[in-house]
Amino acid sequence: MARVLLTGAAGRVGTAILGGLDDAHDWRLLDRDPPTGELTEYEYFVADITDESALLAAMEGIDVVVHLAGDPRPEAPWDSVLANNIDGTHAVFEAAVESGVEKVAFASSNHAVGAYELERTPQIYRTVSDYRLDGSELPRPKNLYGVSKAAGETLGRYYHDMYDLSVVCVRIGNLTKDHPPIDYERGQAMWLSYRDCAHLFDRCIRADYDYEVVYGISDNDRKYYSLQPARDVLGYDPQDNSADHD
Ligand SMILES: NC(=O)C1=CN([C@@H]2O[C@H](COP(=O)(O)OP(=O)(O)OC[C@H]3O[C@@H](n4cnc5c(N)ncnc54)[C@H](O)[C@@H]3O)[C@@H](O)[C@H]2O)C=CC1
Ligand SMILES: O=C1O[C@H](COP(=O)(O)O)[C@@H](O)[C@H](O)[C@H]1O
Repeated sequence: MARVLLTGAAGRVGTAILGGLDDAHDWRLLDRDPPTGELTEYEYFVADITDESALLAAMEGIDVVVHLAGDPRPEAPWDSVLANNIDGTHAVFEAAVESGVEKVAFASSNHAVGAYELERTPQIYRTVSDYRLDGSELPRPKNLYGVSKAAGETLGRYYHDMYDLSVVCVRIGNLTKDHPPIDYERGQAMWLSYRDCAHLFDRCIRADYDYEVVYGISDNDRKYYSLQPARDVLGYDPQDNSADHD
């Protein structure tokens, strides 16, 4: 059983992961918000991810860090993404290396590559299109939030190349509970179900890799992201499809 630190555990992605993988790993949680409800049952650090000494304490004895904490708003202003997403992610990677952590799974976003959608839309959201991004393309953000996610991916590359940390950056699509976004073609193409989200991060915790960028969506009929790298590298085997909810 891996000892896993989950940052940003109190949020939506953290809820999906813990909901599916509660018993699968030995969890330690970290969030700047205090625990409520079921989260009170876990070992829990209330801290900001820019607090280096708190991170070192939280990573003691940890094998894998799943790093979710950050400002998730596509419209977030620069001062927030600079502090929470860039400084915070830098602090997490730095503490991971100092603590002897083996792997970090970083919650990147579709917004790291949002500007690819300035062309070929709305056709790429439809099943007639076989256009796919696969993670080998350069980042192309359409907002400062996306810039911060591209910066996090580059920090991951640096900490892998210079410190041999295993890093996987998951460009998460659009996580929604129970069903895909309604009346939103793009959201249906990017849908990630709670079940597939938990499974995907389970694979990030268990698989062996060097540095990888993968897309985190369900196996939707509509898609413009390739699932092949996540299947090949991580053994991701998604079960859900937004088309089943039409
Ligand atoms: N929900 C989605 O569909 C997607 C999410 N993501 C990324 O996944 C991660 C988690 O997103 P959500 O769970 O949706 O967001 P959320 O806002 O529900 O959860 C984020 C959690 O991180 C904590 N947090 C934020 N800044 C912090 C800091 N400086 N120090 C400590 N804790 C901090 C918050 O208190 C919150 O509990 C984010 O990095 C987001 O950018 C990426 C793509 C899609
Ligand atoms: O990165 C994120 O993306 C999802 C999807 O947003 P959209 O604007 O591409 O539809 C968003 O719900 C989430 O808050 C954000 O962190």
